[in-house]
Amino acid sequence: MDATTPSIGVLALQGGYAAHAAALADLGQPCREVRRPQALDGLDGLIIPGGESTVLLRLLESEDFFARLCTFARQHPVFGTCAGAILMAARVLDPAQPSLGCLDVTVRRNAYGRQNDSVVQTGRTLLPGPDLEMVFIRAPRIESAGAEVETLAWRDTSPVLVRQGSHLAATFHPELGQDRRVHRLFLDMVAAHAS
Ligand SMILES: NC(=O)CC[C@H](N)C(=O)O
Repeated sequence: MDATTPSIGVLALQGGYAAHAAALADLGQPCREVRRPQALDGLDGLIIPGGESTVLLRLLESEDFFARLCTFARQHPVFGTCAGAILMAARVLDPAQPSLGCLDVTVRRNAYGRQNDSVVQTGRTLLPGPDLEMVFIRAPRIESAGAEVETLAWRDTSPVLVRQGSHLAATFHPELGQDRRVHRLFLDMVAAHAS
């Protein structure tokens, strides 16, 4: 790791953090597993993985972790997938629950229904290259997004990959596929934020 390698953290309290670490390793990017708020210090960016947002919220109750994460997210690039996207959203439905509020979207949890709990689907994207293959697992749906939010990929007509400034969120799991374009984008956002 040289002086120009950014310091990336992956919130490692619960859920799919190991797959994100592996996706970053594919890109030659090391990461720090974040299990306590002190581990946020010195990071240039953070990934919040999928899992179960209610469990994540409970685990964030200790040591003022939630408040420290809010402060970090206001000042640094953050990429959330699925439960991570729910945590980033300004508004959460079904049911309403606390969130970091760093992304101006409304998300509805588990919005695709039981038959469709998990599905792999290909969708249109503005990322350079072919359509994106997207793995959805009990995914939330982005019901509305503020004017500052840019949609970068869609499932049918719903936004599934969105960016607002240095915040990126996916309702699917790019870490579980082979395509590294979404993680590459996040690393580019971290580099742009640092410069
Ligand atoms: N794969 C996921 O992260 C699912 C998210 C989960 N349904 C939640 O509400 O937190």
